[in-house]
Amino acid sequence: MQRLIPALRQQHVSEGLISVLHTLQTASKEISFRLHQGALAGVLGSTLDENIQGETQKKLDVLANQLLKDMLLDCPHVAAVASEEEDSYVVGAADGDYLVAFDPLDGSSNIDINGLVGTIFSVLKKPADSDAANMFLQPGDAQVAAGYMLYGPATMLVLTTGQGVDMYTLDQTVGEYLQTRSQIEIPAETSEFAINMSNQRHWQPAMQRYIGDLLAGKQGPCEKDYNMRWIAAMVGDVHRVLSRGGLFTYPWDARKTDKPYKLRLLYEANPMSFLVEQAGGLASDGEQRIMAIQPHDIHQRVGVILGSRSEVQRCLDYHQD
Ligand SMILES: O=P(O)(O)OC[C@H]1O[C@](O)(COP(=O)(O)O)[C@@H](O)[C@@H]1O
Ligand SMILES: [Mg+2]
Ligand SMILES: [Mg+2]
Repeated sequence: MQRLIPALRQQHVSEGLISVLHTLQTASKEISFRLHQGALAGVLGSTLDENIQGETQKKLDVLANQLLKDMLLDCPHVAAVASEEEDSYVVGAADGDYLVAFDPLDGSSNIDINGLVGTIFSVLKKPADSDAANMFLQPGDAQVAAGYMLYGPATMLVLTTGQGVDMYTLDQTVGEYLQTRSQIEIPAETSEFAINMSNQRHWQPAMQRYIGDLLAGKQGPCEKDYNMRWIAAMVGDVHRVLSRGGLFTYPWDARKTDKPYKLRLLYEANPMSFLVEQAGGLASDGEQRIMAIQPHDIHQRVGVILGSRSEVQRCLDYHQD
């Protein structure tokens, strides 16, 4: 089984980018170790603080954020980092070529129940002509690498550098990520979907109609029975979609007019969209490809519909009507 760094060299990934990815995987091993120690490491529970988005921070959100930030800012190739848990981006090496945006711990509500969580990351090139204020405001199409680490029963790294999607599993005995699946392809058809059904009454009519038709099963217009899954961690739901197909969505919600979406463009939607498109799937906000969106704020949120090509297209057709 191939190790991560030799696999990247074989794909002719630049040494600078390899160094950034190496730093990310090193930090993830430490996060994985702390998570697997659970209550023994004294890292469960909440802090008394809120992040910039008004969400209560878990101790592990803060710890994972600090680890990733410190290690990335130590890497000579990283010009700046932006994190879901930081108010604004943080500048690193003056000569660095790369920008890293990350969600240090995705699925925070699963931490205290020993459920699935992960780290999601997106790597961009530092624009040559950009002033410091808008470095990170690049569309997802500009990403040079993206992926996530999933801290499940096995710790996994799922990565794209724009040459397909490969999956690595952390071999705890030697502390190395080994390639366990390569060139992932999401099946175009599926009969599995993921959505937080408890919010149904707050969705837009198009999403109400679409999910209503899925629930109608064989007797409905889709003429098949569907299965539903919800892990409450995007990283876990997207991992299932990449592994065996499916549709994942976190749609518009009428309750908070100033914050109608939950997922973040830079830290969650863009990197997951890069992976999904590289694996032959679709990723849309309901109107356009997520990766075509020009961001205006680093903490911007967005609607997400992604996964198996035919099923995402079916959902988008409802939005066109
Ligand atoms: O609480 P809900 O509605 O199930 O939301 C779950 C969603 O929230 C998130 O956990 C948000 O991410 P964070 O845990 O990084 O804030 C997603 O991963 C997940 O899809
Ligand atoms: Mg998240
Ligand atoms: Mg998070």
